Amino acid sequence: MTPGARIAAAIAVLDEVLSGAPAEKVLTTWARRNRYAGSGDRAAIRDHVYDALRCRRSFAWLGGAETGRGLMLGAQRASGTDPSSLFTGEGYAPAPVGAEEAGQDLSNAPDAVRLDMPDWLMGPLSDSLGDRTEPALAVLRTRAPVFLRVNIARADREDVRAMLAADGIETAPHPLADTALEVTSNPRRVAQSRAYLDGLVELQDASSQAACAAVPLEPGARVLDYCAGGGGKALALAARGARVTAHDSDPRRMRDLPVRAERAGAAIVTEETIADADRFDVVLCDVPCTGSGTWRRTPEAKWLLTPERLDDLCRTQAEILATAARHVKPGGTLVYMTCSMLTAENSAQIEEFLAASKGWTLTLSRRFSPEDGGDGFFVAVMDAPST
Ligand SMILES: C[S@@+](CC[C@H](N)C(=O)[O-])C[C@H]1O[C@@H](n2cnc3c(N)ncnc32)[C@H](O)[C@@H]1O
Repeated sequence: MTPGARIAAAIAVLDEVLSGAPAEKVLTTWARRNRYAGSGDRAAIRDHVYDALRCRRSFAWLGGAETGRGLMLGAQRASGTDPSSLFTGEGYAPAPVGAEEAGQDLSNAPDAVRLDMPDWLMGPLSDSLGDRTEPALAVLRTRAPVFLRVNIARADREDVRAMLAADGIETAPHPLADTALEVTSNPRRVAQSRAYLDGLVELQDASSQAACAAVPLEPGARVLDYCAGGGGKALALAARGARVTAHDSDPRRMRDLPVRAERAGAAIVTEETIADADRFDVVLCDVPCTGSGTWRRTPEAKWLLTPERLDDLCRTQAEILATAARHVKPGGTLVYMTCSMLTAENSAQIEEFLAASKGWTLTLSRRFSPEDGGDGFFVAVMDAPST
């Protein structure tokens, strides 16, 4: 496909996404209906679509309309390209640019447009991020790096780098965590690489790895991962020698965990219900959240979030903390994590829990910003009273 034809395809996909269809589904259907498109075309169209969803408001401003065509016109202007070189109307390229499609200069745009956020979120975000709001949100407008977690139970980071390099995948150690590698070439080859198939690496964001590394663990500690989902955190803690029980209120979300655990050589037990009397050395609550720290990867989510949904999530987070805390043994540890940048989901939850729970002490509270290289993330560690 020509560059113009790829843009025309992205416009068609974006129009469906803007009318409410999930981007992944529309991209898959598009690929099925257009078998002539090769993997390079599909990847390029996907990149156009996700770039446009990340920068939806600024591209619409520059492109003169919040439509697939407006977004793609805006994308060209944002990258300093005159769209008329690609919008030619020739072959499968989009129709030439009309006089009414001039768009507007971004320097006159409101902050929420320039930074690609819904208006209502600018207040909560600047309350949370203070003078780092603009740089953090600027990072969310860019593509996310791909990170791997080295399974330190079975391999050394440098040996794994060499193995990946032998499969044509270049990586660089990342300062956020001793286990983290940033993939700098051929990320699409990871799932077929020997290191991955042998369980020596897993895909996991670097902030998430750093948060897992901050969990205090005695050798052989019994850990309950109360919101285990696909098991990313459970696997990271098992690699550090923890004996992990994985639980989730929706057990279907743990479906892939046994296979991932087997590949990593980790003994993780999954439990649909945790007995009232069961107590653990460490209980981890990686709670459902807005995911605002991960919006580089899931840009559709930032446009779908509403104040009501945020309130619902905060209520669920408080309930989970209160319930999970009952499974911490006396003197044990409760860990709370989110991939959010919002105070309401982070330190405010911890303050509320500590105010309502006698004898608990906060031993660590750490925020990670997208400016650090990984996702926006939060971890808090609390010690239970010893009696
Ligand atoms: C952020 S995701 C977990 C991601 C996972 N820990 C990982 O590292 O891959 C949150 C999980 O919490 C689960 N969840 C939601 N409400 C819950 C509840 N009341 N109790 C336990 N788990 C819950 C969701 O089903 C979801 O899988």
